[in-house]
Amino acid sequence: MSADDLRSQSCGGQCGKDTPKLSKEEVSELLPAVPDWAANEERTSISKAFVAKNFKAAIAFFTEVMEVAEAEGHHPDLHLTNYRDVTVDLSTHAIGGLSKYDFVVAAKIDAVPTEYSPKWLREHKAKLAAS
Ligand SMILES: C[C@H](O)[C@H](O)[C@H]1CNC2=NC(N)=NC(=O)C2=N1
Repeated sequence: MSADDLRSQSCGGQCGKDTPKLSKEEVSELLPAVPDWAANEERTSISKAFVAKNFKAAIAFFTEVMEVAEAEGHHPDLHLTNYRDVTVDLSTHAIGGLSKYDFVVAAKIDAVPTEYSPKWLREHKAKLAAS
């Protein structure tokens, strides 16, 4: 499954208690499709953390994620600390674990413009290392 395969799918706000829960093995198979996302030990959620360029970029990112989440009817937990440290957590609340739709939404969040992406973080770290 590629990120584009995931992005071609949609939850359509249909997540409920009948939504299939992914096994640990299925989670491990899907993770490579969403680079920079990591599963917790129990494989009940996936998270991605990065440093936004500044506070405004972090809030702008949240607004973009809001649009994705509303379109999908599937909502992540969003954390903003230290003015630009962003963490996004995804799980399917209805089943207390991960479903395919968490990966669909993660792939769609990854398509949000790059100023807010880990690419910026990597460049930022490289600059700090070089200085
Ligand atoms: C009816 C509605 O679509 C559901 O309550 C949705 C809303 N957003 C949701 N978001 C997440 N992450 N998990 C859910 O189970 C969920 N359920």
